[in-house]
Amino acid sequence: MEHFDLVVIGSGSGNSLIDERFAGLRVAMVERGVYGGTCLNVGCIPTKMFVLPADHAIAPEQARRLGVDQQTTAVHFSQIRDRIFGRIDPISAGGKQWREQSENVTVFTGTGRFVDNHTLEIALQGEDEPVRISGDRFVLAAGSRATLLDVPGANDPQVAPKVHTSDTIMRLAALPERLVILGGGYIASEFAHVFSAYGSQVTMINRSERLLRREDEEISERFTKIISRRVNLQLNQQVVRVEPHRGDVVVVTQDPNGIEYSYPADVVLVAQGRVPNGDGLELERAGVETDQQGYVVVDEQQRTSQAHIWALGDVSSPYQLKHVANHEMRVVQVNLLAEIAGEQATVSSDHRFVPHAIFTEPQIASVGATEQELREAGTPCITTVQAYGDVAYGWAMEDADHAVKLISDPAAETLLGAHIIGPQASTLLQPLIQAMSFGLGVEEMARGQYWIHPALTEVLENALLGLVEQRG
Ligand SMILES: Cc1cc2nc3c(=O)[nH]c(=O)nc-3n(C[C@H](O)[C@H](O)[C@H](O)COP(=O)(O)OP(=O)(O)OC[C@H]3O[C@@H](n4cnc5c(N)ncnc54)[C@H](O)[C@@H]3O)c2cc1C
Ligand SMILES: NC(=O)c1ccc[n+]([C@@H]2O[C@H](COP(=O)([O-])OP(=O)(O)OC[C@H]3O[C@@H](n4cnc5c(N)ncnc54)[C@H](O)[C@@H]3O)[C@@H](O)[C@H]2O)c1
Repeated sequence: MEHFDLVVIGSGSGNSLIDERFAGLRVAMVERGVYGGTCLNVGCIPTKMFVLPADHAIAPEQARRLGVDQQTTAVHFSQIRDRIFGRIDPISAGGKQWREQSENVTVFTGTGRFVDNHTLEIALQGEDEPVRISGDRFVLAAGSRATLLDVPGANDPQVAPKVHTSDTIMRLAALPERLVILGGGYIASEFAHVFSAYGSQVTMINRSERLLRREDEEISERFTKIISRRVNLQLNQQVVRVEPHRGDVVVVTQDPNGIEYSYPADVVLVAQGRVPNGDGLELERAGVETDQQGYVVVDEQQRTSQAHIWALGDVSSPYQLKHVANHEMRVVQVNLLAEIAGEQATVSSDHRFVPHAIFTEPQIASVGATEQELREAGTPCITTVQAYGDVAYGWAMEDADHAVKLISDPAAETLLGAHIIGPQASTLLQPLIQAMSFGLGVEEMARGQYWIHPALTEVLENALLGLVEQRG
């Protein structure tokens, strides 16, 4: 049995872990799917490359408000798709090739599962017999996978090929005429924008009364209203079955009164969350604990219940975000190197202010607590909602929909949460993340620097001043 100093399972953020500092060690990289993981191949990167053309496609609607008539005459779906994957696929293939050529790393293409806490069995692709390897240390970076549709009819051979997840929807042969999206979270919201902008008739089916329910209510309510202008939005409906019908799929739903509705589709996108991949690793045989939702349990230093096994990213992190996976990867990297050098692991992950952005239209970005979370926890707070339309750049935009919501303690000393819906939300949020991360006070941030006039960032300045004015 081949022995390694380090075995890494998963080539997403796990691949970035192995840098030149590991050159003196024998490392195994085990990957069953496309090299480079979710973000590169089927996640953040291609989705955002689909979003930007969508933003351009709907630009005429926004221009019309400003007195400019322009027209989107065509969206070339297959060209966009081929351009995106023509760029991404070679990066993945090149990354794998580069790893395979490295002297100290052996790439195993196959599915790994534990035999015991130092032994991994790998079902190699294209081989009848699995191999076993042993390791002194392991890093679990096995990510998460899309939840599949689990209703009657989903496995019908006429239906199944038309039901997609985010893994496959971006590689469709042609733009669907009618797309039904199941779910109301990140993926549903981003693809609703993309496909409706490209010209598909999009129906979104959500089981509750608001989309993006984990966002602050102010944001979630605004988004639900705004997107309903562009898609056929069906709220408070649960999918009960899917059926074939003359070459199409019909999604059948039920409302809380038991009334059934039917939505015909060429393509169905299931976007109902992602589950961690720990279950496929037979972690119980290695003595690695998981929680009730299946996430690998880690301590602050990313160590699992087995001292020599570490975990990072979606397999252990309910945030399910790439910047979190990368942050945790750097923590594991430093701690591993310290231990290998005979020193103590000392670095902890910092999950105090984890931001996220949803690249739908309008963009949404958020960091810290929502108002509901604070109220439920009984934490006193004050809030302010600053409309884009009330600052000079917002006048130029003739903006009516978008806003920044800030939350602080009652004395307006510290920001507790920041939530933005509107153009450039993901960029506008960054100074607020910085303020929270480095403990910059609300008034100090508002008054202690110049704000470029009349830039859109004045919406942040005014929001901060809104808190200062209200302080008790
Ligand atoms: C459509 C979509 C859009 C997204 N957009 C964003 C975004 O804009 N911003 C953001 O921050 N995040 C985004 N995310 C989330 C982000 O992609 C993930 O949080 C991140 O990629 C997780 O990285 P990871 O290294 O933990 O796992 P992954 O990148 O998923 O890597 C895990 C790897 O492990 C492999 N693996 C699993 N089990 C085994 C096994 N038993 N044996 C061998 N190999 C195995 C898998 O094949 C996979 O390649 C998006 C996700 C999706 C699906
Ligand atoms: N921009 C980004 O950062 C980005 C983009 C895409 C995905 N992601 C990551 O990927 C993860 C997965 O995305 P997602 O949109 O699939 O998950 P999500 O958790 O954001 O949303 C899941 C949606 O499915 C619904 N749902 C869940 N189970 C259901 C059921 N049984 N019946 C009906 N509805 C159900 C939920 O109510 C919710 O609306 C996200 O949580 C996020 O962390 C991030």
